[in-house]
Amino acid sequence: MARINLEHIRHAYSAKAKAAGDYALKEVHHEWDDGGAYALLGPSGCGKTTLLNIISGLLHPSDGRILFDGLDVTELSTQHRNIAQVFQFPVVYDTMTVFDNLAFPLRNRHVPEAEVQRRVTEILEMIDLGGMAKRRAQGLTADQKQKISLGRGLVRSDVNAILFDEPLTVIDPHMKWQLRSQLKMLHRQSGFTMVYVTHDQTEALTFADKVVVMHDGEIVQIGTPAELFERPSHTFVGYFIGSPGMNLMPVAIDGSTAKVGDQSIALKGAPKLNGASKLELGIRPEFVRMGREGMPVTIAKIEDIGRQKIVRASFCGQSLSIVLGEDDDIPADPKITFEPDAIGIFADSWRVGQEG
Ligand SMILES: Nc1ncnc2c1ncn2[C@@H]1O[C@H](COP(=O)(O)OP(=O)(O)OP(=O)(O)O)[C@@H](O)[C@H]1O
Repeated sequence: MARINLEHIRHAYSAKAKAAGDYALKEVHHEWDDGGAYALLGPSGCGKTTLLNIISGLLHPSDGRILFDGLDVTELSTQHRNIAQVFQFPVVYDTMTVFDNLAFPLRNRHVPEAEVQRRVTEILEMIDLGGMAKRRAQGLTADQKQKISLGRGLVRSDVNAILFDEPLTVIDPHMKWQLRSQLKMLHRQSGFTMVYVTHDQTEALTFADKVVVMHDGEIVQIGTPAELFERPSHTFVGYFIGSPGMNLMPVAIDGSTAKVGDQSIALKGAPKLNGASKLELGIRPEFVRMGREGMPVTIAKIEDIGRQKIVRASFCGQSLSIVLGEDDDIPADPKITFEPDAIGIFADSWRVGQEG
C-alpha cells in the first residue's frame, strides 16, 4: 500500500500543446492517503482515464512527477510500479480453473504454495466464488468472469495500489449494487489504496471515502460524498452530483443581499467576488422550503418518486426543482424560501466565501 503524490502533473496528447485548453489533463497537484478509497468521477472525456494511466505508468505525463510513498516512480514501467489493475472487461484465462486464475499473479512471483492456497481461498470467499474454485473459467457468465478479475486484483498483499477502470460496466444491473457494496467491504478489510474510475455517481459515492470530481481535464473538487453534496466547490459538482442536481440561477450581489430577478435574498455575509464576470446562486432542491410565506413560484409539474416528490417550478423566470417529502403539503398559492446555510454563491463557476 502506498501514499500517492501527484506533483504538478499535466498531460497533452500533442507535443505542440501550449495553452491550457490543449491539455487533456490540466495541472493536478494532490496527495492521496495510504489506504484511501478514491473514485475518479466525471463525464466521458473529462480526463479520468488519462489520470489513471499516468498513475499506472501506461502513460508518461507531459509535466510533473508521481511518487509512491515518497519514491519517484515517474520513469518506472507499470510492471515496476507494483500495482494491480482491473479493467472494464474481464481478463480471464479461459483454460485455467477459477482458483488458478487467482493464483496466477502469486505463482508468477514465486509466492510459497501454502500462502497461495491460503490467500486465494480467502479472496474466493470474499467474492463469493468459493464453490467454483475447481471449475474452468470457460463458460462462466460475464459477471463471474469480472469477479475473477476483481479477485486477481485483490489477491496480492504487496501491491502499492489497486486501480479499477469502470469495472462494473459488464455487470448485470441487479448484480451491480451487490458488487459495489462487496468492493467497499473488501476495501475496509484489506486497507489497500484504491483508485476507481467511473462516470456513475452512485458507484463513486458508494465506493469511495473521497470522490475526485473531474470536469474538462481538471479536478474541480476532492471530497467526501457529504462534502460534495453540502458544499460543492464548483457549479459542475453541484449540477453533476445529486438527482436532480443543484439549482443554479444568475444573481446580482449587493453587499450581503442576493438579487434573483425582483427577489432579494439575505445572505450570511458579503461574498468575495474578486471581479468575476459571471455570478450564480446555487441551492440544492432538498434545501428549498415550500409553504405559504416567502417568494412566489409557479408549479409546472409534480413527479412522485416514492418517498419524495420532485416539484418542477418556475421562479423569477428560471426553472427550479424542489424536493419535498411524500406527505408535504403543496399550498394553492405556493411560496418558497431557501435554507440560508445551503445557499452557495459562485463566481465564474467557483464557490466564493460569504463573510459572516
Ligand atoms: N490517445 C489519445 N490521443 C489523443 N487524445 C486523446 C487520447 N486519449 C484521450 N484523448 C483525449 O483526452 C481527453 C480525455 O480523455 P480520457 O479518456 O482521459 O477521458 P475519460 O474521462 O476517461 O473519458 P471516458 O469515460 O470516455 O473514457 C479527451 O478529450 C480525449 O479525446
